[in-house]
Amino acid sequence: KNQAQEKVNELREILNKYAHEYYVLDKPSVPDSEYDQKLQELRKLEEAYPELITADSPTQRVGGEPLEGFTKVQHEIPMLSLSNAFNEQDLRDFARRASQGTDKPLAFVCELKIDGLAISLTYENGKFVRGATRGDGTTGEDITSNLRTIRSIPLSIKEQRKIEVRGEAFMPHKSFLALNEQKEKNGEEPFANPRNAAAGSLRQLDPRIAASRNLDVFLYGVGEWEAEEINSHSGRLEYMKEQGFKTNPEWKRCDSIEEVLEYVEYWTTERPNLRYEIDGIVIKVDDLDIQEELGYTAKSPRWAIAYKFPAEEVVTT
Ligand SMILES: Cc1ccc2cc(C(N)=O)cc(O)c2n1
Repeated sequence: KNQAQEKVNELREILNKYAHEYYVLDKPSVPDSEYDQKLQELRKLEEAYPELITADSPTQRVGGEPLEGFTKVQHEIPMLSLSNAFNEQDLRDFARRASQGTDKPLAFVCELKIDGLAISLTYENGKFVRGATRGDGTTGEDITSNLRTIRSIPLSIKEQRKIEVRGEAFMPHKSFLALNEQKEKNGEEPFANPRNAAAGSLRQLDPRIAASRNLDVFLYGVGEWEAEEINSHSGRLEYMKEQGFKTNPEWKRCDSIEEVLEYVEYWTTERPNLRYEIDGIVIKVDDLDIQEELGYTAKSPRWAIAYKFPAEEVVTT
């Protein structure tokens, strides 16, 4: 039996490494067949020794019975929405206001604004214990069983202190087109856009449906966290990546608003080549102490802004 425990631990470690390479880094080091073969081996061992099964085993992604409903979740730290900018002048005004709010030198972080569903993931003792929707910012819904099915969300991390990370769940273009093709074939109403498709998939009570929708995530922030030794947004992005979370690789630290405008310019033309939907660029003051100095308006941070791309003219064929 101890031999089975050792083999199970060894298989889980290898499978978690393969899954991280494939789903998080997009750089598999082995063919799918190798992963499938090891996963089958682990399933057989867990079948023979059910007492060895743990919630964070790679075999436990798609849970049991469908839920009766979703329970409510209170966000200790509100999940705020961002105020919008629509043009260069709005961005220059944002940068000016921010520089007037501090006497420290300002740096920004630019990120692609993923067009999906905002989510919150909580880990305790290194285990994924709860996932929730943003909801109205203070009250969301517990969708843990659906989020467990997203392979790029790790079921365990190294950090043992309680940590809550936040990000966007989304449906890549390819999955969206395939899903709508399937819906049209079944004579069902197709989803209007990938954001609705992701939200609709995560609102399913049966995790097997969410599991079939090929959803993905990019994490971009930290909510509650027992440790607070990092004092920049860019440092947090690097920390999250190191913990095995999927962060969007296109983020960039900018030392001036000119650099921010160049980043916005670049992605305005580059956007159609992305394999997922973005609806803008998020710009944040990088230094957390300056974020603290700048504070919040009634509904959004003064240290962040969302530049929104002009709505694409709908080509009616
Ligand atoms: C504070 C905040 C709120 C919403 C956000 C939304 C996104 C996004 N949709 O990618 C990225 C961020 O860094 C965000 N940051």
